[in-house]
Amino acid sequence: MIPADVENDLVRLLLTEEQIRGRIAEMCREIERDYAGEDLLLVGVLRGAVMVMADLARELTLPIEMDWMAVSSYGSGTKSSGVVRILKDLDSDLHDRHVLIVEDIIDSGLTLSWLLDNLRSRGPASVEVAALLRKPDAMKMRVDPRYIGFDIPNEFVVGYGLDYAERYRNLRGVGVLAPHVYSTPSQ
Ligand SMILES: O=P(O)(O)OC[C@H]1O[C@H](OP(=O)(O)OP(=O)(O)O)[C@H](O)[C@@H]1O
Ligand code: HPA
Ligand SMILES: [Mg+2]
Repeated sequence: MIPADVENDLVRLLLTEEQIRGRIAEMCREIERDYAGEDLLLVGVLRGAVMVMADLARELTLPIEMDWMAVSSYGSGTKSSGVVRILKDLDSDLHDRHVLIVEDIIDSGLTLSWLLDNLRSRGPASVEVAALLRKPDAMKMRVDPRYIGFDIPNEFVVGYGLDYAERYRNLRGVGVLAPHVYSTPSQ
């Protein structure tokens, strides 16, 4: 399950591939009920949301479109810089569209609260959020996602799209990163 070369980098596994798959399927049934008959645009937030977007989009039985936005607030560390930057904007016009932002994680809530303001200013019919993970004890900005996969403890996690310094995104599950990985001074 966890590749041998990164096993020592994790304190424990929080979510298995199977748990994630099962919960995404449940979220998709809710989304299908809520958006039946609507034209839906999924907006994935690069890069962390790539895995959840790929699995969620394929599990949905609704016709959808996908677009991507790249923003970054964490850089290569484990703490949000507090400044959100657009690295790549959407190609789609959001006017009168039903938009569902797809995120891997809501941590401080800063990225999403900024993104919601930004996308709402573009005249969409609606903007909602589907996030796989949320850390209720870390949230500094109030955001009310319509679909949440799992509430998790306030620890730095990696896997299933989530990185530390760009590593671990390809792990199939989600695990807690061992502090020795990020507290070791780089050589
Ligand atoms: O709620 P917040 O504290 O704002 O944290 C959540 C955001 O942080 C991560 O992105 P990051 O900036 O690390 O970029 P990445 O997706 O490319 O890893 C994650 O993918 C979310 O977008
Ligand atoms: O816990 C986390 N892990 C990886 N990336 C993140 N971005 C916000 N929180 C996290
Ligand atoms: Mg990151």
